[in-house]
Amino acid sequence: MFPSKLEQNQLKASIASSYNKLYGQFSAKELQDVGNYKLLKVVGEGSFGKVYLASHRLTHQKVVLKMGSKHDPNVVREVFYHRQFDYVYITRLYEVIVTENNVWMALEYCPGRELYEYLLSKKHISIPECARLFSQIVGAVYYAHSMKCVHRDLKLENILLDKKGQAKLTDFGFTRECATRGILETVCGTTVYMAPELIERKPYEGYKTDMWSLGVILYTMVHGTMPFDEDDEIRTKRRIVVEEPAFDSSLINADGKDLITNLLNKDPQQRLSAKEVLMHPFLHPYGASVLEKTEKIIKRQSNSPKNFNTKLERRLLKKLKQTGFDTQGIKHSVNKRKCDSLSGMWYLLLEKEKRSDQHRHPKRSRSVLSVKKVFDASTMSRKSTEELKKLDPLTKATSLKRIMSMKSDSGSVRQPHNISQSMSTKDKNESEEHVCTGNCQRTPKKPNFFNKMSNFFKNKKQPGAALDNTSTSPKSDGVDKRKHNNISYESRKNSPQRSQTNSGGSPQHKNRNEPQPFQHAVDRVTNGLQLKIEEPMLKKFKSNTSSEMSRQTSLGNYDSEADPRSPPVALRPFDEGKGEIQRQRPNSVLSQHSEMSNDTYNSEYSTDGNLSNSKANSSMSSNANKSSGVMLSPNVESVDSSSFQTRATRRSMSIISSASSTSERSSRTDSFYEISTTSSPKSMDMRTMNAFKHADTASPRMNVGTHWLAKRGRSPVGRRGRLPKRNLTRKLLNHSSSAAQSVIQEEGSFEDDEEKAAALAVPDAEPTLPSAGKESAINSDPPRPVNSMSSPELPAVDRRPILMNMSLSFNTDSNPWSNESTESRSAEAPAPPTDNQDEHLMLGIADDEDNSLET
Ligand SMILES: Nc1ncnc2c1ncn2[C@@H]1O[C@H](COP(=O)(O)OP(=O)(O)OP(=O)(O)O)[C@@H](O)[C@H]1O
Repeated sequence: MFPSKLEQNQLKASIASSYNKLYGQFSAKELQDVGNYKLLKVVGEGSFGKVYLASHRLTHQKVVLKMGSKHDPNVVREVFYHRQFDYVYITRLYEVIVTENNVWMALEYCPGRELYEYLLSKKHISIPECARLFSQIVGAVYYAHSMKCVHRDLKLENILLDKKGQAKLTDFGFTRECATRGILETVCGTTVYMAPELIERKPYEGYKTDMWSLGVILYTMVHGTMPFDEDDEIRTKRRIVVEEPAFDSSLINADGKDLITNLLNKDPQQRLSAKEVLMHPFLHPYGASVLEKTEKIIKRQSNSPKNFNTKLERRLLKKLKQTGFDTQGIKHSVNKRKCDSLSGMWYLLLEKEKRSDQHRHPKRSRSVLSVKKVFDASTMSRKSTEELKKLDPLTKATSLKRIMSMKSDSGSVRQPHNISQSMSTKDKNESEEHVCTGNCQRTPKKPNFFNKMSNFFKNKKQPGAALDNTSTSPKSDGVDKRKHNNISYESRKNSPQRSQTNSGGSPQHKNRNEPQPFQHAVDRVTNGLQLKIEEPMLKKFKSNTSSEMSRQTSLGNYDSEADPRSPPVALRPFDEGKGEIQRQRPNSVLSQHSEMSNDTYNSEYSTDGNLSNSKANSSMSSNANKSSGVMLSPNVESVDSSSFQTRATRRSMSIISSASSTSERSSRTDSFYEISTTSSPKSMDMRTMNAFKHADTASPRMNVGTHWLAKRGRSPVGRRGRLPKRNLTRKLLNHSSSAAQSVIQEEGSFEDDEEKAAALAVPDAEPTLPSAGKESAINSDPPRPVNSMSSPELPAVDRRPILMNMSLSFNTDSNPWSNESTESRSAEAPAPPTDNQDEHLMLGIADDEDNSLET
């Protein structure tokens, strides 16, 4: 029987509606999904394109999806190195998805955003917090260095804060290995963070330049201003090369000065190593703790591949197997660090499991640890409270970490401020009732546990007797307890009852056959606990100001649910002082105008007509490398405390003027890109890109063969589409110049002087702009999110890093995967295009990849 007319119409309408819906999805301009990830909103914008907050469809875990052009060698470099790193203070790269034109990186989401922005909101960071954050940053650098990799673009913008307020190093676009070549020549980084030897274009040791950048970071964190930063690029460079940093004694202590001075040493050989920095007293107690943890991680990872033998991992594997997953495939992906959909899912699930485990068993894990520590303590050599107090600070720190361990697999030492943030009012009230008063904000439950233990044994000893530490029990008499709570820890620890208990010499103890060692152990641990946790908090209270409190609040808001787009306080203009200075991002504009006078660097950037100016204003420094040609004034300006004021004023002026010159200052044209015929250190578990080749679209697929060779490299428009024309022109000048061709060549391998001279020749030819069609084609590539949010008003100052290659020829010798001679490589290389150096770069990378496939 035929449906009625009405029914037919309804059916038609329903089909049409479904059809239209599907069609709408297909034709939507805005991208909604990438691989297994659902795009939620835009959280940032990098050089490559937008950065999205996304949700993993299977696990509902939040990640950040960062897009890059598949034809950008820096993207390959970033993926290549980033996926090697598995470290708590480095953002995790879960997955890499390769589409027709783009590479998507699924990264650990850091809702705290950049350290740079955090610093803006704070104006400067207190010393204890600096020590904590900086230790984590140095830990990340130490880890990377231990893998024979240098970052080469360390800066505040490349350090993100996760939801716990921990620092995470990111952006490995300029990273390279140093296993095959210790001395590098490629100039790269961001000017204000660049070491003098880079400014002077001397061959440099990558590790040492990283250490310099760390010095700049620390200085800036403490002072809220950069050590060497002028509106004028040339002056900035001159200051980097000849001036010493000026310290504000009201903001930094002697240890801090010492550390920064050692990092900002003009002589690279005199700079501290990452390990030495972690051991520096300024970073106490955080540095030692990070060092210990990092060394454990390095040791563990240097062993064979991950063997999935933690309880959590085994449980997760079992669950996955029961659900029908190919667990062997997962293991393989993880061990090979493929960063495909399987390993991405694995890490996201593992994190989820960890979190729910912590929620399920928070008390048990603490208690188990506590009991263990108590029993361990009973076997410790007996020390009085006073002896414990006199312990070496390092020992204290270690004990602190051990005793206060909240989670056996916690990624980091818990920090007082974090804990205080996460404490509920109830917790805080409870903690006031404990022995350690308000300073003991770590775990209110923990002292309870110890005190209960202590009281239990005391009750056993003295049935019915009043507890000597009444105040320690939350259940004790209210009036006395209040009184006790008002007594400072100092007076409490010196109270007769306490010392009697601690001494273990009480007659009651002597007269009873009680397990005295255990009792002592309990008291020792309890007292040790108080002493150890008090230290950072006292420091904290000392330095607490209203801004400190606001910092805590802001850090406490690092919540994945919080809207990461809401601009932090920092983004509002500061009214006065150093805040204004920081309102601008560290100036990373590469204005290599005239100071790079006689070389490629200069010639490619001398389009602004500043050449004569700077030549007039500067003369060669006596110690400047002749070939580098950095123009330095012999009369170095003396830096004194007043320079802060001067700088602030200058900065203010520049900020006022920045509105008009922002786009110029934010020139993204000022970059060079090197090829890196990087070869992996043999000690590293380097994987070939081959792994990607066989993956399906859901899994990463990195077809490095023909694509790299056939397609154009990074377009200046793609990466710098929003630049004013002038800058674009400058960039294109570089690309079109004959000298630009030299830029693509591998560092450190000038064959002879003639070749070098040829490379440094000033190009005469004017460039041609790309056609509008080309621009629009490139610009139309990046997808838009469904609910794309407008970016907050970020300080519009350039922070683009620079990467420039100084040398000329491919040096295939540096590549252990290569069987070709330099000559044959050169012969095979196609004639370089005239307007885009990136094609050369691609070729370089393609060579690399081919080599890697050969292996
Ligand atoms: N893991 C992350 N979590 C949260 N936000 C992120 C994350 N990664 C990047 N972002 C945001 O995206 C912005 C751009 O990212 P990023 O700096 O890595 O891009 P980029 O292309 O490498 O930029 P550049 O080359 O200029 O340094 C950052 O400023 C940050 O706000």
